[in-house]
Amino acid sequence: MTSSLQRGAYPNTRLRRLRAQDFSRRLMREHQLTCDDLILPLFVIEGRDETQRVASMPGVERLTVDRLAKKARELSALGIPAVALFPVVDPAHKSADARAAYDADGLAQRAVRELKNAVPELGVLTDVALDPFTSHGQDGLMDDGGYIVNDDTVEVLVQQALSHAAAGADVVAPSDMMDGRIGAIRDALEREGYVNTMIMSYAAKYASAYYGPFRDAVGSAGNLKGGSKASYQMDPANSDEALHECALDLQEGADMIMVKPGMPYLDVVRRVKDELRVPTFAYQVSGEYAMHCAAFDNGWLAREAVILESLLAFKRAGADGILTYFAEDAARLLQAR
Ligand SMILES: NCc1[nH]cc(CCC(=O)O)c1CC(=O)O
Ligand SMILES: [Mg+2]
Repeated sequence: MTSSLQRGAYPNTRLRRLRAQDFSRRLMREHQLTCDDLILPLFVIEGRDETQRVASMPGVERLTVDRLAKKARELSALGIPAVALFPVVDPAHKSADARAAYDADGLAQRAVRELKNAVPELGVLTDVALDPFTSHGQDGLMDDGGYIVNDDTVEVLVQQALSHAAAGADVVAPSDMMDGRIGAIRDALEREGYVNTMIMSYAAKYASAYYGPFRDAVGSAGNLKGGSKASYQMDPANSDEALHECALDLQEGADMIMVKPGMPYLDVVRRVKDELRVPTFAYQVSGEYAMHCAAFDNGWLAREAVILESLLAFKRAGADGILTYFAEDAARLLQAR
């Protein structure tokens, strides 16, 4: 057989032939974005019957626990498989030892129970990290010198993950970047009988400036006071290291791995998928959401088309799914097609 390359190019090969009609464009399409790819991050607040806006994330709302059931039914009807929960913790419940993180009756734990009770088939992921619970806004415990200590933090993360599993979380998602926490959490889950609780590891999580609006949304920006997370989150200059991180977390028992942020790190998603061939997720983070919205609101970018194009890029890079604040918009657009 003669390949098109051997036969030479134009005019034998006209790539535009395949693009001339909609039917052939559809047949040639290599990647598809579907509702099955979407995970919606949800912010929960204390109180009753209340919804709050997030200034730096237009369209994103923080909900009280009693409003989650209705939300869950809407998301499920839209075909969204899962949500990722983030509690906005009252400053009075923050402490140096982050003990509120594993309170069986904490906000996250109550939110999980409410969601699983309302719509059992909607998957619930929880964030395992201490930043909403520490008085300083760092993801772990701090020593006198301001260093985030690894092993003591891991012990608290294990308690937190167990409390989420006990509340009914389907997936615990450690986003803290301590070394060894996946293995410790996996051992504890096995020991306590939560053998089917999944772990999605934020394995390649970068010390990124794109998390700013999220820190506003959960109210940790003020505590952090410009403090850096560079002693545990990855250096944006590295990608070999991302493979090392992901390989370790898989060895320790992660079921799925995540790369975060998303669009600026699609090269990392591709490398991880190519080299490790495991379920790989990416997080289109708050800063990516905010900058898209700013352009939409100024009329500089076409909202609907750009939302779908931005998410399709993740599929092309090899992601199996995407955590995105656009999940509901995208699901509506995909359903309407
Ligand atoms: N453990 C904290 C956490 N979990 C998810 C995000 C960011 C999500 C986003 O920006 O959308 C962060 C912020 C951080 O690491 O400072
Ligand atoms: Mg690691």
